[in-house]
Amino acid sequence: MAALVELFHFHSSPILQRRSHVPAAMAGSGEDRRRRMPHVLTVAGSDSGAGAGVQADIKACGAAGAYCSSVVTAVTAQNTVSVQGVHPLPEDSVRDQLRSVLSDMAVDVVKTGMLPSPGVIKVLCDSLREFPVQALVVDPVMVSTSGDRLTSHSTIAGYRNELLPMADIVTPNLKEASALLGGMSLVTVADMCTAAKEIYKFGPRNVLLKGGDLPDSSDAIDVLFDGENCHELRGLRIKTRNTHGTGCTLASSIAAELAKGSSILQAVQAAKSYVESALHYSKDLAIGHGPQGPFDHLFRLKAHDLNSDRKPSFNANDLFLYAVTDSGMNKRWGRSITEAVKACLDGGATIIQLREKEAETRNFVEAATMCLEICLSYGVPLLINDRVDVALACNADGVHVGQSDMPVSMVRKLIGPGKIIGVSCKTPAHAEKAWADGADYIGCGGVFPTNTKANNLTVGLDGLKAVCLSSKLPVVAIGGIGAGNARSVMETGVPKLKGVAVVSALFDRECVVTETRRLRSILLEVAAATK
Ligand SMILES: Cc1ncc(COP(=O)(O)OP(=O)(O)O)c(N)n1
Ligand SMILES: Cc1ncsc1CCOP(=O)(O)O
Repeated sequence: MAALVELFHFHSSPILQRRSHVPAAMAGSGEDRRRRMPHVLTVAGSDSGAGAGVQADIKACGAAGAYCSSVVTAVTAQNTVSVQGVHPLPEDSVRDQLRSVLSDMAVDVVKTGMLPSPGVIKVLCDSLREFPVQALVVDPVMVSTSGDRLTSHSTIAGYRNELLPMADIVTPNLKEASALLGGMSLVTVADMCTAAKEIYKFGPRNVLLKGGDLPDSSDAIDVLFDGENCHELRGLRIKTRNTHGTGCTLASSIAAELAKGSSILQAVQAAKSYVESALHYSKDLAIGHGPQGPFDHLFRLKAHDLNSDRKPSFNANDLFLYAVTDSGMNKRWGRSITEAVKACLDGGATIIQLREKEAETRNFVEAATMCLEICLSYGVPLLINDRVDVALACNADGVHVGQSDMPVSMVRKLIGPGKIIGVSCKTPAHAEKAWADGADYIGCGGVFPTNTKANNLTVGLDGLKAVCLSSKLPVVAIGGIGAGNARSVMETGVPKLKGVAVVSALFDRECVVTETRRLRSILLEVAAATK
């Protein structure tokens, strides 16, 4: 398993590597041109209340744009009050289901939930040895969030001795970590790091220890130990009773992100952000009469009516190296828009925005249509600055607007729920509104002084940090950024900061490919050093 999952090990950044080759969804032999979908197989228990277990896993993967097949290990009777019954399936049935899916359906990532006996753990490990997959995510379901114990001592031993050595990441909560470690008491973040290191010794390549139950903490603090560093990942603590299934959902979302090509850290951050948004969106949801309700995994599908939709397949990691065009600059260097776009894609740009302030509408639409074709062939999204009409006309992937452009809620009504909306923000208040209005990401700047945009207030690194720390959306930094200072921007290390957006550093230069490559390698260096 270890060799097979090398792609997902912590030091690599597969999504960025894949982007420059074939888009994941189109990968396949020359003969088979059918579209592939990232595929997660969940091996877990059924939850009759559908807040957790297999049902949660399928919804979480669907929300992330991944296909989710399922092997049911047990049928539980549970609702928002408690778990009333657990009925394990025979090991032969689990083995048959595993064989059916793994032998046929090109699974990328296996995610485990409730494994009711050591026998089922053994069946699973044998199946994974027979049908290897790219990554294994283990959510060691032992104690439900409501406190009910779901597993025996011999099963815990099965986790320790058989399954964890094959896992790429294991995601215990405090009680599960304590159970794995024979009752160790976990009270502080320092205890969590110690426990994560101990669990790492059982063999998983990464340990995400979830501190949601940590006493006396206003934030939700998780720690991620990768064998070298113990990263503290802070999130918002959402006040709600609707938290049933949070653990299953987080692990499935991590699995889906891995299946899409993210690194472990990227996958964990994207999954945490998704769960946080789902909890926030569902905080007043009324399902059931018990103390712990489910939340709405698919909130993004219906958010259009409620002004807070997100593009289901928008990947925040695309903001890594954001190229924003400028017709004046490209003209000066004798390049067309399409040549400029092709060059920055060759250099490894991960998202493109056409910001053509002087273009006549007809020329703009024609150029945008050609650029979209090119971007499609690289699997890179193309956005249009300000001009919703141009974005609609050429069916671009989205629109970027500023504070004095068309309001985000109106843009959303016009372009629909499936498109990306970026919005420029200089303050935490802007960031909060961008999220509430249904934007997908924030462009924050000017971080440094720039000649590209007149009369633009510079917010500095401190302003950028303030926006990132308050933002629920991913952020890209913009303004005066280039090879000389991109490192200082990304080394701020603020969690929501996903990349840099640049104009002159790429397009006011003689060779766009060279400059894009240079900037990309700096960004990759920082990403590797901060993992
Ligand atoms: C990624 C990104 N961030 C910010 C901006 C600035 O947009 P806006 O405030 O609309 O200003 P103009 O680009 O219209 O001058 C951007 N374009 N892209
Ligand atoms: C469009 C925009 N918005 C804020 S700063 C800026 C200009 C960025 O251009 P450059 O990367 O050349 O500084």
